[in-house]
Amino acid sequence: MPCYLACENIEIRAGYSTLISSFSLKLHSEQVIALTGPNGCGKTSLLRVLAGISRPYKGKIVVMGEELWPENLIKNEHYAVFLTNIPSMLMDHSVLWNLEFYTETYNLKLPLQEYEKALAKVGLQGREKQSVRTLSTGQKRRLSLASLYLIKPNIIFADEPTNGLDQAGINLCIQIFHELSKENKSSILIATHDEKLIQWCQEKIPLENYIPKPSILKKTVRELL
Ligand SMILES: Nc1ncnc2c1ncn2[C@@H]1O[C@H](COP(=O)(O)OP(=O)(O)OP(=O)(O)O)[C@@H](O)[C@H]1O
Repeated sequence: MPCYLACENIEIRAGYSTLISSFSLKLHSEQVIALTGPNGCGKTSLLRVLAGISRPYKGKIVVMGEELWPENLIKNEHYAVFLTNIPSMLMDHSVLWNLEFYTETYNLKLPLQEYEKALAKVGLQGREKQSVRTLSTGQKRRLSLASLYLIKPNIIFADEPTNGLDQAGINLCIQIFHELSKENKSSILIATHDEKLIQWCQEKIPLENYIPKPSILKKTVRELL
């Protein structure tokens, strides 16, 4: 199975403090991994770094065979989709408009039936003309999931993808991820607190293991003060 993403010795900082250190990973096609850990431990920060949105303080990231930093050399920048923890959409535009707009950023111009099919798969059939502002939280989440059916990326970075979804929505999310990993050979990296989703993943990486321990020097100074 091809390796879509490999990272070595990643260190991420927020201001002067180190969030994550010595993190390494190999993500192959069809592989589904959950990143877990308490609030604020750095799951979103790590996903953003691996997706090339922000830069690590240290370490090497190779995506689709190309190094991500210092210079992003990836020719096909449409290899990945990042599902943000709060779906970002243009609220006063319609469901269909948002979906078309998003896929066009991937240079995809698809026939109307493809959009309708994707919307039907996530339970939003008949809502093409509805303004996104009037969708519920879970429906907005479903709309962001519909884009995966159209873009079919190699890698999906999903930040808390089941937030706001009911049980049927959580099952749907798992079904979509399952279909994409099997049929499209997508690899999926998910930051989540959702036990059901974690159980479904093939592997779980607890990020607590990568939070640096306070150094002996700092501890001694603290004890002296
Ligand atoms: N741009 C930033 N500047 C300074 N600190 C930041 C920045 N982004 C994140 N942080 C800090 O980094 C830490 C990790 O945040 P992050 O969002 O990665 O955590 P998380 O594990 O995804 O949390 P949650 O489970 O609550 O979603 C937090 O303490 C946060 O305040």
